[in-house]
Amino acid sequence: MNSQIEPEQINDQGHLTIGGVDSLELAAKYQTPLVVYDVAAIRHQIRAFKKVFAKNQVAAEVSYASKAFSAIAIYQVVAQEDGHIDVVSGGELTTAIKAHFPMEKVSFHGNNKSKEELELAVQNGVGMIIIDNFHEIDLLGEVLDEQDATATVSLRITPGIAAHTNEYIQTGQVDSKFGFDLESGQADRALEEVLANPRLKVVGLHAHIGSQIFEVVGFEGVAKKLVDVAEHWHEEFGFQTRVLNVGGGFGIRYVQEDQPLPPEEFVDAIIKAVKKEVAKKGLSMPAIWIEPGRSIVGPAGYSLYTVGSRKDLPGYQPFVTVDGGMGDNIRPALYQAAYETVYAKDPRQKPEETVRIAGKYCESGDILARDQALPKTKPGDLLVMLDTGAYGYAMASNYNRNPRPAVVFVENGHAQLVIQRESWADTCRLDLPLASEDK
Ligand SMILES: Cc1ncc(COP(=O)(O)O)c(C=O)c1O
Ligand SMILES: N[C@@H](CCCC[NH3+])C(=O)O
Repeated sequence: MNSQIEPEQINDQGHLTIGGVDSLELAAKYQTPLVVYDVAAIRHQIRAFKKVFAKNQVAAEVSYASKAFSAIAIYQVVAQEDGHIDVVSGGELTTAIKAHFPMEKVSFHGNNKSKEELELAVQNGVGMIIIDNFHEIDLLGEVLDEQDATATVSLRITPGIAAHTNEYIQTGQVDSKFGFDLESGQADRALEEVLANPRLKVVGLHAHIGSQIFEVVGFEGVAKKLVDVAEHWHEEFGFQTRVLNVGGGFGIRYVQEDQPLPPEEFVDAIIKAVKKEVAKKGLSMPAIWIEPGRSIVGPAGYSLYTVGSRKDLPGYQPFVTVDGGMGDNIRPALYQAAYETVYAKDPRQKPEETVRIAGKYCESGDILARDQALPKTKPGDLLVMLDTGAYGYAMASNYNRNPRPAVVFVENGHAQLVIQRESWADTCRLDLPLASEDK
């Protein structure tokens, strides 16, 4: 059986269960393709992060990076767990507002926030705006003048650390599009500009080196770099860094070969690195904020697909085609991301063949997974792809005018629809026909 499945996830009928609910029942009730989250796993990970900070007696916040999966229901869960969130667009912020998420616990990110987005953030009293660039300093200044308001801000710096991960998901290297560069003096200039505006209450520093990272060394490096900057800003500008935000990026296991550290160990290493550097420099200890996305929702998510057609060609791995694909999970096509799949009716059944799981989109690259060892499936069988909770539904599209799937939260044996399935009609709901020519 797939080693990511716990024995207690198999019920008396031998079926895969998620959060205590039979996956076949979920598919029958909500149809496929379907995204299912085990809410207990989400809560468990947020609590585990918080516990590491508590154990180390450090002031901290766990800010869920909601680009990994944004929905009213996930913001409600994070609020119940007393967590923070980060948002990166007016859409994510609006979703959080609709969830009645406490706005003082929201950080607003983005490398090109529009004036309208900044207005929305200021009007709603967003707790932290993470300033990314000089244009934003001016734009936010304008918005604050117009609204006669102030904002708590941090500055995002580019730490010059290239994380060991896919280059498309690196963000901390020197030529990253995000944040203020250190070496050229941009970051110092940004701090001076921010300090000169009494409407901007600057409290800290932010850096994020990338995503799906397996080693602590990059995080230790970023912790050291941020404390170096804090020391320099203290000496040069008398600025006291109160919040040191090291971003997210803790890697998860998608396939057997992935061997990440438990997410909490990354955090433990970060705390130790910050403490050591702060003590060495005689600075006062800042609060440490982290922004994990993938590690909170990734392993909690499952994609349910129904098998349809298949194609066999001698000498090639067969294609088993499912009713979803790159429209509900672009990651395999975009990053060659790998996943594991199980046969829901009997995850313990011995594999009989190794197949490619193809999606239904008109793209040769729409292969959800390769080298999947499975029993011989037939049309109508249910396959469940594991660990799809991060950047799956969040990056979903209507390509080929396929509707996006429904999303269900499952907890304590109870399932609840949290995002409705789109219909075919929904895929053209924003279209307007050409004005009649014979008017
Ligand atoms: C600024 C920032 N914070 C947090 C995250 C979350 O990263 P992850 O989902 O890998 O934890 C990202 C995404 O890479 C990010 O850009
Ligand atoms: N979307 C990426 C992660 C990038 C996160 C944004 N900074 C992924 O699926 O791995």
